[in-house]
Amino acid sequence: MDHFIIQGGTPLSGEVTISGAKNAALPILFAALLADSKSCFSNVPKLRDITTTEALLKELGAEVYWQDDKLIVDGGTVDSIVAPYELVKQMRASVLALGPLLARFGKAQVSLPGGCAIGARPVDIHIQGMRRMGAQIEVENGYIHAQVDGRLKGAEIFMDTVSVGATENLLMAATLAEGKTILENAAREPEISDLAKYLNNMGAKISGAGTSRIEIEGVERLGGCEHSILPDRIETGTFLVAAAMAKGDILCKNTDHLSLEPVLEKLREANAHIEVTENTIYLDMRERELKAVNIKTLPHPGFPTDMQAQFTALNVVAKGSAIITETIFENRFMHVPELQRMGADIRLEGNTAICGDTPKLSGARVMATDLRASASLILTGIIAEGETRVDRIYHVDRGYEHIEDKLSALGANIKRVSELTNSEQ
Ligand SMILES: CC(=O)N[C@H]1[C@@H](OP(=O)(O)OP(=O)(O)OC[C@H]2O[C@@H](n3ccc(=O)[nH]c3=O)[C@H](O)[C@@H]2O)O[C@H](CO)[C@@H](O)[C@@H]1O
Ligand SMILES: C=C(OP(=O)(O)O)C(=O)O
Repeated sequence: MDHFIIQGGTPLSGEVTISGAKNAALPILFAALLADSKSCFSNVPKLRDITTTEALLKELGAEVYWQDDKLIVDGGTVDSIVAPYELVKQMRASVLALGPLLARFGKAQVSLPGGCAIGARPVDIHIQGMRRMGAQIEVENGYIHAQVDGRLKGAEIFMDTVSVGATENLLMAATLAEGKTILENAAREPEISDLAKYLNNMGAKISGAGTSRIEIEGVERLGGCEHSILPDRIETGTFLVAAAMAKGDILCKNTDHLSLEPVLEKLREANAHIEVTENTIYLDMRERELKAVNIKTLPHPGFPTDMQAQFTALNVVAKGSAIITETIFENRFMHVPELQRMGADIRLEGNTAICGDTPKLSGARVMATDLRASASLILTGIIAEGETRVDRIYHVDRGYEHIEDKLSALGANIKRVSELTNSEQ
């Protein structure tokens, strides 16, 4: 298992090129299963979750290969409807195979993803929605067994919780259903708009993506097409927070400020100077006092839960105290005990973290527990005095492309140390 060694106290300054968004690429790659021909994707980030997705698509029979920097997925060769536990357990988003397989082949067997470090994360809304479209679904032996006589039927579906994954799964399923589907209380994340853009280019008839009411007129077939994945707003936000914490300046290139407004607003409140163009964001924190900011996570366009851990770290470094309230996941404060090991003054009370004024942060050996928690430990390690070792960085590799190279280019002293496991020796 690899770990990072960080020598803290270096300034951060310079430019970083943002990768394609993991959370857009994953549903879009699964949507390629709906087509009976090849799709060609650019701006796909090179991440562990993408490798897992490639393996699952291949398991289903899709031809998947890289051509230069483009990822090709041929839905036309799919010949299996079983998404096995061994792959699904590696990545929860694998459950997004359910909607496309059921809609195209009339049946699907997808392993239940199970719980996750940040919360229980059930998939009941996905299942209920597909039942409303006429599917018979049983959960047996840890698998979702779904089938439908003929095609799925369009339906009006009200989701009682705003769910990104359920909106995506039902949106994909509805594209090949008979008649019209209406998704009410849909999630409005930019990644859903990107998915709908790809599906419409494949021949789907979707309107309203990006709003809480999405209408889908089902079609009989979809064909592959080209698509460029939108920039990663969470990776962008993570680098902006890193520069703010280090009191440096940073230019994020190949990004999109519109999808990041809730985060930029909080950075302005924290006293950062920010300038945007169509595809860049510049943040300057030099000679400015970083101020602690209250945060409450909410579905988009509220403040994203995937930026909560990074802002917890920012508040530790900032002047003043602030309260962070997590409303999306029930267990998303696992970075807090690790930050406390570095000297952070944080008190946990239920779903809130009260961040006080921390006089001094010192390097320590800490453990990454999930993807964004890992990011918060790395950012704090860059600020802390002395050496920080971050263990279990396979979590980071799920969602950040070459994070150590990008941070090193900005001035951080961070090194990956590879350790051979017993089975590799
Ligand atoms: C691959 C991907 O895009 N992951 C993102 C996606 O995860 P994901 O799609 O899993 O998150 P959801 O939006 O579905 O989860 C939101 C809340 O709804 C609950 N819920 C969800 C589905 C369901 O059937 N029943 C139910 O109760 C969840 O437990 C959670 O409390 O959105 C999250 C919320 O912005 C982000 O943190 C993740 O990074
Ligand atoms: C929670 C996240 O991802 P996933 O839903 O893939 O676990 C994330 O990207 O922060």
